[in-house]
Amino acid sequence: MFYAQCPPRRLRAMLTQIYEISTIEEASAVSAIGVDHVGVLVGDGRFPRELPISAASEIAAAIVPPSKFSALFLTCDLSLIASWARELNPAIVHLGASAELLSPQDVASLKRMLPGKVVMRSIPVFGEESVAIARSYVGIADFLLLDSYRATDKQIGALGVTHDWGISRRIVDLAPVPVVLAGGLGPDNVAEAIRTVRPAGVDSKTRTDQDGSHAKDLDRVRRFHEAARAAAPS
Ligand SMILES: O=C(O)c1ccccc1N[C@@H]1O[C@H](COP(=O)(O)O)[C@@H](O)[C@H]1O
Repeated sequence: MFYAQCPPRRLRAMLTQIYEISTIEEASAVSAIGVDHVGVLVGDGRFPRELPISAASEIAAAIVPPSKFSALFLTCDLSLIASWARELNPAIVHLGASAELLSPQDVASLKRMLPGKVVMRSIPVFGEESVAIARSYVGIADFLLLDSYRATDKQIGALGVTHDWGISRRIVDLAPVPVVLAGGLGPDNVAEAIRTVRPAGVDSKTRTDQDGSHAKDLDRVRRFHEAARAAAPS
């Protein structure tokens, strides 16, 4: 259930990650499909749809290994993240606050507060500056997640739109850690995204949701996962 150590830069198969899992039933169904990282949005409700620790903990218990629990925190309050992460003990602590609100130094401090914990940092992909932002996490984050970003948002992601994959490819080429591509990915575009960006993994939220809802469409999740695995470079 946990990463015993920092993940290698290149993983054996294309890694898949699905957000946002919000029920026990979704957690067991998504792990039965074989999704590697089962993502739950955790917080105190300051951001829409954040789940409290009690609910996140029940959902996490329904994740079947080898699927792993990834907890996404949108807050930039390090003490809160550390205390929630200690309580929940997810395999992956995923940090989604905007680059202005959470710096590489903050993430390094958090790593010291959570020794041995695998940390995934969302990187906003919106232009040339994104390459420097990604570079600033080298030696700090264990995974990078490249996601679409809307200027002025306090959080990165969940926009349901793709971004400039050329920039993402450059980040994959420079990063010494596994890079997960996110942002508007679904069953119909994930293979092209993998061919273009060559990430270690792919992530989906909006385009594997049911239409007009944040509940998961399990058929879309299955097709996303299968298309990603089939498109993995050999
Ligand atoms: O998962 C969420 O609910 C969420 C909420 C707020 C910010 C980010 C969030 N999730 C992350 O965004 C990606 C990409 O989303 P999409 O596929 O473009 O809709 C999602 O997979 C999480 O990593």
